[in-house]
Amino acid sequence: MLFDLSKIGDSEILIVDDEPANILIMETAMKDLGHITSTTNPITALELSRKIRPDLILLDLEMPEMNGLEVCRQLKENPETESCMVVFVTSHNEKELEYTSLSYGACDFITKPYDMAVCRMRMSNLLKMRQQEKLIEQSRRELDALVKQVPVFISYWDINWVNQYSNDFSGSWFNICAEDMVGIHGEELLPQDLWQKLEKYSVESFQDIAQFEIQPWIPNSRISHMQANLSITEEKGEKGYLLTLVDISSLKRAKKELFVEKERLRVMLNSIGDAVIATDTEGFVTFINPIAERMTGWRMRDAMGLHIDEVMYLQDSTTRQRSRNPVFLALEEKRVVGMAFNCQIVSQDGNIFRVEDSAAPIRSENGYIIGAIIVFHDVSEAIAMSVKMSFLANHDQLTDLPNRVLLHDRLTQALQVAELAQLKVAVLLIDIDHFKYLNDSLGHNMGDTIIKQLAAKLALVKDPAMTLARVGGDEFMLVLPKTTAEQVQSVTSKIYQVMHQPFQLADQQYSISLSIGISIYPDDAKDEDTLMRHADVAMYRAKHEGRNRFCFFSDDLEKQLLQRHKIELMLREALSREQLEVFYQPKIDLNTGKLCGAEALVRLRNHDGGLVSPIDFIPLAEETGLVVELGAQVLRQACREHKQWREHGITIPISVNIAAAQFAEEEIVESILRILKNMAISPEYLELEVTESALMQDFTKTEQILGALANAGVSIAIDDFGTGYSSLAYLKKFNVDVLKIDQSFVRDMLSNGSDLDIVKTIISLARNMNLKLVAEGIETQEQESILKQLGCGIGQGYWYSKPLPADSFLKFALSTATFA
Ligand SMILES: Nc1nc2c(ncn2[C@@H]2O[C@@H]3COP(=O)(O)O[C@H]4[C@@H](O)[C@H](n5cnc6c(=O)[nH]c(N)nc65)O[C@@H]4COP(=O)(O)O[C@H]3[C@H]2O)c(=O)[nH]1
Repeated sequence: MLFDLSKIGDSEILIVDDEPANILIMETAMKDLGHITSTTNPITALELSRKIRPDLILLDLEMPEMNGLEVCRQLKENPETESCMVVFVTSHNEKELEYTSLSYGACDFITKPYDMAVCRMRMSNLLKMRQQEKLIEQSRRELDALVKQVPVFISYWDINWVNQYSNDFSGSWFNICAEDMVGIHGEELLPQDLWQKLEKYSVESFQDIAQFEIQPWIPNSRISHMQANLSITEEKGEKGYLLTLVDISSLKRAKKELFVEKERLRVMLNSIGDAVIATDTEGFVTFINPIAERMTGWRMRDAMGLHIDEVMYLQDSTTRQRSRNPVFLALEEKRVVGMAFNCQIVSQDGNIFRVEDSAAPIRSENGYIIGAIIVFHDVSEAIAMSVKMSFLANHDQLTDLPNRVLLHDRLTQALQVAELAQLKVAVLLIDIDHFKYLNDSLGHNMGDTIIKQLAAKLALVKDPAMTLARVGGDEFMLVLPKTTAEQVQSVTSKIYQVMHQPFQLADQQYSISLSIGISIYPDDAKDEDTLMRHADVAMYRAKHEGRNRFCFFSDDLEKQLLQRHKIELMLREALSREQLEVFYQPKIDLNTGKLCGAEALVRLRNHDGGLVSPIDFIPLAEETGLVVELGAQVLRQACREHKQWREHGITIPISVNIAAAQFAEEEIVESILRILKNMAISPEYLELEVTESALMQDFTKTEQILGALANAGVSIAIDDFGTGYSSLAYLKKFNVDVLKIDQSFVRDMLSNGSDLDIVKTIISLARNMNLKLVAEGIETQEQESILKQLGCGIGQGYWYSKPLPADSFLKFALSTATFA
């Protein structure tokens, strides 16, 4: 340690006397003043002095081998021992001898006999002085070393600024070493800008210390910044200057770098999209960036020093319970921690933000925790978006009802519960009757409105435990978990009740009907797929049975459906290969008995060579839209056959059935007339048979089509007349030429009076309106006679012939040989 007195140690005392008794007396007198060594031999005394370097030597003047003066001389001559204090001891008391002794460099003189107390005190004082001297010497050496070591330029200058001393022994400050600096003027030695500042100070101008910073230019030096300290010194009445210079270049550089770093950090923290709050180790806020200001509602100036719990109110978004700030966990566990899931922050002004992110401890360069930082960001929008996405993924956009995905989930769950608890689950597949027609005729916007209104109506029927989903364009599915037959019945009837209320579309009201297929777990199916498929089967049954009704599933139903499917495949195949067959049934003039026409009736041949009845595939062709292509193929084939018959001289009109869907076709008129033209058949030879219900579907369009066909010369017959609307209005409106009395009336007119009445009415109606009449299904002569009597012009039925293949029909026609 610097200036440490303990290093000086105990005083060393050497007693030299040829008389051992004197040595003993001296030792007693010097006791405790230091460490005592003694000898009777002066030569040994010199050796001991070199070795132990005594602080004090009590030296006898008269000794036989070498007198004390000589010993003293040799001690003083030797640099190793010259600093030892010598005190002569003698029995002589002459002044002359005392002078001589002192002139040899001794510092005191003791005469015998000794006054022990005085002697001890004098030696004690001498030893104290010696200790002080040694201390000063040591301090001087240490100070010197210190001055040489400090990285500060220390210099003394006289009143005229001439250098007296500096500690720059290596010349690292001004490229000149301390020794060479002495005597040089400050102006010459020091950098110009430093000197310009220094010369303003004079000894009189300031009392204290002057301090200033400069940026000197020193050739070949890395020193860019200095701090100068100037004070006045005074030694022996002469004033001068003490100038110290501290190299603060690296400090300045570090400060600048720190500033740049801080600024970069500040800009970064202020411009990032995340909120950042820093705290000390106790959780008191030390920094808060603008995003955090916005989310907490606290301004930086107000938040500084406040506890983070006051500034940042965190809570669980579900329970609204206050959440612990992760800053504390980060501080306690000294690690990065994530924010609790489901966390939200409530700002000072009551705004709520869903947040996520993490907190981390801040460490000093030694690794000690000095605070924590929490970084978080607003995920409210992301969460809202994901909720929306999940809603969109599970719901139908038009109605907001669950879609197939969610339905599957709910139904699976319902079936699992039902299996465990041995309960029933009902699935109702609800389909709008004639929706395709409504959608096409009213427009898709209206179609959407119908769907939405129906969704709203059905929602009224369901209870919260049920799931109502939209599973297709006009199809809804209602799942009744934990249900009973009674509940199914009641829900179904409620559905039909709400359907009594008409739908409001624009300014008009429409009545819409539904067909519902019902399948029940576990009675009808044990798994979800089959359950849904069976509801579908039941729904088709409801459609088939006339729509606007519900049907429960049965095995029989499924078989029918499979058969339907098989027929559909056959029909598609036959259409694609143009393999449909057309049979012809003769029409007979009842007055003359002559052949007067033929009805073309389509036939589908199955893979076994048998024929499939049109009753089984025409409705299916209508539902699937295949009837359009079917109609075209039948017409083309009938025209081809008609052409052949003509070549054999048979020129009778031919009737072809036309389905409702064909009226919806673009350019139906053009396409019919094109076929006639291509086959070179005059339109008068074509009669189109249309059912009453087909005419009713789009009044205006049908009127236009039939008008155009009539203008071209094509006749129109109303098929199955009497079974439908049988309205005079449409008979007038449309250009109808022929009425065909439905075969059910013909069959029963002999046994059923009312059927006979209907036949009579139709006949008189036709007569009044000047329409031709054809009676269908004549199987007996009686039927023929009655119809003839009543005035029906034309007959058709097995009585004359069943429908025949083209070549058979030709033979039939040729064999009868007479035509009307
Ligand atoms: N019991 C009985 N039946 C008789 C008698 N005379 C005729 N029939 C049957 O009555 C149906 C008359 O045809 P439709 O009323 O137009 O009824 C047709 C018609 O609506 C439809 N159809 C047939 N061919 C076509 C076609 O090419 N296009 C369209 N759209 N429908 C067709 O299929 C229906 C059924 O046709 P088919 O099975 O050929 O049945 C024919 C015919 O075979 C009889 O004396 N007794």
